[in-house]
Amino acid sequence: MPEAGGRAPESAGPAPEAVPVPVAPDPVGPVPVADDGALPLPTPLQVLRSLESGPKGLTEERAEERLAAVGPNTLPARRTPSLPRRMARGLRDPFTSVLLCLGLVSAAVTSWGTALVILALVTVSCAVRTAGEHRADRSSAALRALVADTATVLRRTAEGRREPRVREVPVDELVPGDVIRLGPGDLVPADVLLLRASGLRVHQAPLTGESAPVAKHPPEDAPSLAEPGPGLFDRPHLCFQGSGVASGSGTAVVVATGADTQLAAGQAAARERGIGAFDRSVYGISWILIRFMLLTPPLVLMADAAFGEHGGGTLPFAVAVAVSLTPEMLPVVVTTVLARGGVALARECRVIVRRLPALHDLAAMDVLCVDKTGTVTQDRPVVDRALDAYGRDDARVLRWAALNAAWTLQLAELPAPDALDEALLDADADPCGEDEAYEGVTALPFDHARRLSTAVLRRPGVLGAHTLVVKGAVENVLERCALDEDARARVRALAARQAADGLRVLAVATATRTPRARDWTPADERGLALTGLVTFRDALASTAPDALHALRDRGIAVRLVTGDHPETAARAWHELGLDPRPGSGGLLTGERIDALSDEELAGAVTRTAVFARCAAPHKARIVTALRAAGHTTGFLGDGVNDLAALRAADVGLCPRDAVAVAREGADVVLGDKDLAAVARAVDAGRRGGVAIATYLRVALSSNLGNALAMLVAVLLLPFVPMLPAQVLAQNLCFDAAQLSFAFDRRPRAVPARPTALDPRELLRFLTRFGLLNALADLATFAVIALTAHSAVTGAEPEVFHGGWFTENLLTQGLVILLLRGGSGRVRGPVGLAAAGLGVLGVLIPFTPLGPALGTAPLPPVAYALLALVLGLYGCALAAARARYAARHLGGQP
Ligand SMILES: Nc1ncnc2c1ncn2[C@@H]1O[C@H](COP(=O)(O)OP(=O)(O)OP(=O)(O)O)[C@@H](O)[C@H]1O
Ligand SMILES: [Mg+2]
Repeated sequence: MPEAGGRAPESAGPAPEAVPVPVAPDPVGPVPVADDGALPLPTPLQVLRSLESGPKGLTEERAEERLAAVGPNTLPARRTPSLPRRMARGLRDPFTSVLLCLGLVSAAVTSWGTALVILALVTVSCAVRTAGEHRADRSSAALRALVADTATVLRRTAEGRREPRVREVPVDELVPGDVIRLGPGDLVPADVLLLRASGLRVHQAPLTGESAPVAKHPPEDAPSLAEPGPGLFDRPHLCFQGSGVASGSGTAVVVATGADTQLAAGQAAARERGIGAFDRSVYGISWILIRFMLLTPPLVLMADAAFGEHGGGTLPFAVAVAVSLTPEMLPVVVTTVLARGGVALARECRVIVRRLPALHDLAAMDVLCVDKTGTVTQDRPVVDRALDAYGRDDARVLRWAALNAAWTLQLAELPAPDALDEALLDADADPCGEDEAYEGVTALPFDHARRLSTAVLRRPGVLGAHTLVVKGAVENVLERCALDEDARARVRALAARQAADGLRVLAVATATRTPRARDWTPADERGLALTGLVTFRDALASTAPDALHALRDRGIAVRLVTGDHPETAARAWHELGLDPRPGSGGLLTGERIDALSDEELAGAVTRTAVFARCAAPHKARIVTALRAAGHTTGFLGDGVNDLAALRAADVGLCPRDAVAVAREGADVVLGDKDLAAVARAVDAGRRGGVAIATYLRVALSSNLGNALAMLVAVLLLPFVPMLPAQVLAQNLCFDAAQLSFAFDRRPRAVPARPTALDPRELLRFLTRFGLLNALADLATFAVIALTAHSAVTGAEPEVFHGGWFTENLLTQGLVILLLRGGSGRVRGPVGLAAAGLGVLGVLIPFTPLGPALGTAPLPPVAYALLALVLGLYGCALAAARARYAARHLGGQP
């Protein structure tokens, strides 16, 4: 045992980038894992010993004690922030900042009332939003348990027992000293030191931002440990929490958990995904509005200076106008709508939305790419036949394939066999039985890029010969076989015929080699002799055809993107009953995609329905090309080879039993195997989208109308057209009423086509309806002028204020009712809000609050005329709305 290199880190001095000293309770000392490179480092065995563990893991009791001592393996960053911190975070959105600036301006000109109201607005919006987020967080925490991750760990039941049990434990229960197994698609659950590995490559993107997977292997000997790479994350023998296994497998000892991992230490700031389509459009709209707001006060002041002198009251008024333009409830409505959508989806369809804005992207999605295996198929393949190179049944082919599966599983210490290997083992229960007594030497497990797996075997007693058994995708095996062109073509045609029947096909080949001292590598997989083909049946998931049709009916085009044989893919597509070939593109293979430039691919993807023999980079390129072609693209996949595409898509979806890295990378996790949930999630997204768009339309068009009318009034009147207190009181009423959209009962009709928040469309809408709103205000001015028995200029300011206040609240009620969209009677919160506004608008001028706001009631006849104006306005609004919907919204509600 090479002990000599062992040094405790205390004596090595503080290392600049050392793995933080774990965590193991006394008497376990600090774990010497790395140092500054000048001193030799400990061997894995020493590390195991210092953690009071061994190659066979901890005992259950020891693990339990240690868990109690060091605490669960959870990231502190995942803990929910405190209430004050949340409130403070709420202040960071642009509207709140602008409001606060306006508040400061008001305070500076000692307009205390305005400043106070602004403060109230900010507090209310922050509080409602924080409460909404809190509720959403609580329910999603409960849901996260549904998709909680587990790790494969080796534990012994008692000190005396030698053989460990391999079992799955929740990731939070891992402790330093645990020996774990890593397989393709696993998330590395803690910081670990590798003891053994085979073909292991991990994605460290969450830690280093580097997208290509890096090779990891255990320190073969002490000197290699003493040669640290340039950075901690470059060390080949350490894997870090948050990375994902791209291929291969490994066995490792946990050295740091919970707050002691590099991820938690913040040395690797977890990289967030860039902002999505939804955030971009909300930000776009926000900035347009903020420019409006900032322009308003100078405009009002200029108009005032040029045309009228209203004395010192103008600046507070100008500030109040700017405040009234702000849709300050936008962040609240967005958060609440999305959170409610997410909670409802989880409850009703068991769909977990991990990133709430993804709901909007789901609503906007017009293309969904799905991978085949495990998504549209059941992923329970069963061996159908084993054929020799001429197509005759040959049981030996199955035996070789099963030997390969059994030994790769065992030698590579994979946590579990993949579906094809499992089918082979089921079909040939005892491949290592008496008559075929082979022993495993080493294995090169399957990886998606090679599409092969290899086991190196030997016969006990037979010296001087090792047998390579290779199985994998037909093309990949054939290109490594020593065959003439005719034979190759014949086997390819045989495989294509099998695939065209909807079967999955693997080729099996062998080679005899002389034993050797150095490692076997993929470069040795050549000059093989073809043994034959094994075919598998993997039935379509029964719900898949209906679910995909439901998506097509919602205006979402479906694309099949798979690693499988082109004929198998084409057959699956056919069985799904979707349009055989949209456009002329037909089917594209990964090889053809490689030959296309990005521009050519963007053209080709829109015409192609089925993509076959796609590796992970192809899948990601297809998604990127679809997005470049202007499609909001979703990707539904479950494998480690789908991760890049899940991340590249606007919205990534995966089934619940997807591999851990896919679940981590996806925005939406389907709780059940049923694909129909996707359509339901799309509907929920679209409903939420309608609610948010409605809020924006209502709030912005009436705010804009009011601001326009105020500008005109400043020009016409010798007095300030509205006291700041009135502007703000009115604004508070609007805000409260508009909040009801967040709680709106569902509009009955869900949009039949993809919907997205489009800033340009919104701008068009709000200029039209804003102008209409301003017209109603001007008509009201005329009514007041006529009925107050003097020219407008001679009207009592209080009567004018009162009349306009009443009209404003009533028109707002009308706008809420008529622009709400959707069919069905208005009931529930929206109806109540509209009615409430009307009542307040009419009554307040009569109450003691009236004089406080500078308002007084109108003469009775004015109310009759006002009713007329409102009736006309309502008709015009309904007509304009219907016309607009027909023209610009494609008849959508
Ligand atoms: N365990 C395995 N051993 C050998 N070859 C395999 C194994 N699993 C898959 N293959 C081969 O590799 C090919 C590609 O597999 P990959 O996992 O990349 O895609 P897939 O799972 O077939 O398709 P999808 O993308 O729809 O999930 C398979 O079609 C099969 O021929
Ligand atoms: Mg797959």
